[in-house]
Amino acid sequence: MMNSSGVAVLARGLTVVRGDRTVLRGIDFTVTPGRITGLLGPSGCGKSTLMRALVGTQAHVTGTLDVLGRPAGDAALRSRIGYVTQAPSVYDDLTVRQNLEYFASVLEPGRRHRDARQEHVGRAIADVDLVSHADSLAGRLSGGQRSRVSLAVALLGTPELLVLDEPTVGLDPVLRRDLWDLFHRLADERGTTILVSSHVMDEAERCHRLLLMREGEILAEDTPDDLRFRTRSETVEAAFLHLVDQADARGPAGDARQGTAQTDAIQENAR
Ligand SMILES: Nc1ncnc2c1ncn2[C@@H]1O[C@H](COP(=O)(O)OP(=O)(O)OP(=O)(O)O)[C@@H](O)[C@H]1O
Repeated sequence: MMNSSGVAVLARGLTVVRGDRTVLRGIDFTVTPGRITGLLGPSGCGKSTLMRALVGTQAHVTGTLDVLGRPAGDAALRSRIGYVTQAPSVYDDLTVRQNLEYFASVLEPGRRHRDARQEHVGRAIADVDLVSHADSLAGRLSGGQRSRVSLAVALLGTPELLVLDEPTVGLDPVLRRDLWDLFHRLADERGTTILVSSHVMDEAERCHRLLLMREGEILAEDTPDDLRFRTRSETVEAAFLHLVDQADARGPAGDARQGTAQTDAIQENAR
């Protein structure tokens, strides 16, 4: 389900305060249903905070934030959203299959759902390409394999919206490509809406749409092609740096030094 304006997520004036910092500063954006939206920006710009607000785990959120036609955090959204944090949430002393069976029994309790649970567990293990490790203890897997178990847990309930916080960090190029292939399959074949964050700009090219973030603000909301075209840039990374420089040139005096440091940080992250 979408909201009345046909978007999966609608944010208007979204503001989040953490401690004494305003981490999200009255931002507006939308997320298109059935597409992959990349949330890109340097470390610390507020990507995880935005995702936490969206899935309803963030305190001190103000403004409008509608998710699948309901206010973010609404109890009815719980089974409709899959959320994978940066820290894999799996039980190390259980096998991959046992982990999934446990989470499946929480999602679909009762004997009458036993066959459906088995089917969903098998499908999730296959989705993340862990069939050959299904009977290995999660604690004995590599970091990348453990994060794929976390992703499999999120896929169990066939979520309409998948929120993935930097899922490809630390993965080798082959696994990264395989994961992106999976995201595209989920969007194309199951109509899943995917919001995926990254601070690696070359991942932008794999997304249908982009939200470029910087210091708690949305710098651009666009497709990779349109972004490159309107900034006359060869890559999304170059487009991003162009927009940062433009924003700094517009910004109040005194922001310039901070802006330069930010650009340095982006270049560092892009390496
Ligand atoms: N509990 C907290 N209290 C106060 N400030 C916080 C808290 N958690 C995070 N922050 C600040 O909020 C800002 C945004 O953090 P957030 O984790 O959302 O950024 P991010 O873009 O996801 O970064 P990364 O890519 O490194 O995960 C950072 O400046 C961070 O220091």
